[in-house]
Amino acid sequence: MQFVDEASIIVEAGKGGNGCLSFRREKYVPRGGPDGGDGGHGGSVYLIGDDALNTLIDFKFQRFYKAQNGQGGMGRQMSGKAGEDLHVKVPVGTTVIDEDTLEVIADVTEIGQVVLVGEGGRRGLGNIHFKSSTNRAPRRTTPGTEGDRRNLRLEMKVMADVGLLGMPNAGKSTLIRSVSAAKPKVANYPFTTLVPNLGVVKLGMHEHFVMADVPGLIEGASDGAGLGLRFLKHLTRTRLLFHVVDVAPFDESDPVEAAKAIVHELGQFSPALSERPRWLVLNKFDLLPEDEREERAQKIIQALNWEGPVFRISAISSDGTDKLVQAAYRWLTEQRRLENEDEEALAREEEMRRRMEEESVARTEARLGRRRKRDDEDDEDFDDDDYDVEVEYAP
Ligand SMILES: Nc1nc2c(ncn2[C@@H]2O[C@H](COP(=O)(O)OP(=O)(O)OP(=O)(O)O)[C@@H](O)[C@H]2O)c(=O)[nH]1
Repeated sequence: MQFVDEASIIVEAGKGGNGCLSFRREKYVPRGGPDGGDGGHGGSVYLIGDDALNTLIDFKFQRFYKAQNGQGGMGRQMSGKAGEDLHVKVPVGTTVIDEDTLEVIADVTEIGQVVLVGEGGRRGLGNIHFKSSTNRAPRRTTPGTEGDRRNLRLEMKVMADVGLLGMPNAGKSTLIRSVSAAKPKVANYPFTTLVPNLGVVKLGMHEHFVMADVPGLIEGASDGAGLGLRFLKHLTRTRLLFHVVDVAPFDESDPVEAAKAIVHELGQFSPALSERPRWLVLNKFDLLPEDEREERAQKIIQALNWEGPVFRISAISSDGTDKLVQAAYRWLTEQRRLENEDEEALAREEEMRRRMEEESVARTEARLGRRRKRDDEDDEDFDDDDYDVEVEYAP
């Protein structure tokens, strides 16, 4: 069972700086030679795997990524500065596809993995390169070339952090709709009638988590008869469950019984899952007169012997939902931190960092090597018979 999140972005590498046309001008040197320097290479765009991200939601808010242009060459044989490369963080698990050719460019599977997606333009050459025995005052330069521009599609499988439990009609879909900023589509899912509902809850620039509604729990799930089993299997991977209870069912059925049925069903299916942290989310408070609300809440809490966190919300008007998602985000963050403190997790992390450092050194060396090679090629390109190249240095 997979949820697929996707986003389309445009990456544009920097343009190479133009070569400069210039001649030496100095007192007492009436006809100075050419001294126009080269432009700098344009910056390239790289994607880099990052485990702090778990969805592509940020790319829905920012679609355009551009690396810096190279600076133009200058007189006195001064080269322009190379444009800075741009490193764009993407979640580990992202597949990168060229939207025009549909070619899969890369699968980002590791933290720190770097993928070149837009190569910077080449620098232009200044007129110092074009001096020859027949032309002592060349006016020739070359322009920098354009950087790559590409339309990319990013895709990734999404794991839900929070799963919603509850009777049909409890308001699970409404809750997801009211708190989510984006809804990844569900792919490769055979049971189209019972498609899990998924939303990305966004709290800040890089703060978000994924919430999934898992329909079909109650229909014989614990017997493994229904499809419920599959859904519940998905829930076993979430870290936190919200048990959504309709406090005022329209058919006047007993909310306590409904809540107990869910707890029972869950216990039957998997004792381990029923020990998963679970919060009670009492929904549809707007349907109760104010003076009855607390009494109803207490009744449900006591009947369930509930000792965990309780939230009172109205999914439809979003009352209380902010508080709920903020608390969930804090809890998930704290949970990740605690997991990181775990010794084994720490050792794995350490190993990962060591590998990242090694890779980073290797990458830097490879990049420098590549840059040097490009420079050499540029020089070779113009080192032909037409030009007897002589580089003259200013005194
Ligand atoms: N008044 C009120 N109605 C709500 C609230 N939340 C949900 N509803 C309504 O309750 C009905 C059921 O809501 P859904 O969100 O579809 O419930 P669900 O739990 O996703 O139901 P299933 O998809 O059947 O599992 C809809 O008509 C919603 O408009 C609420 O806070 N207040």
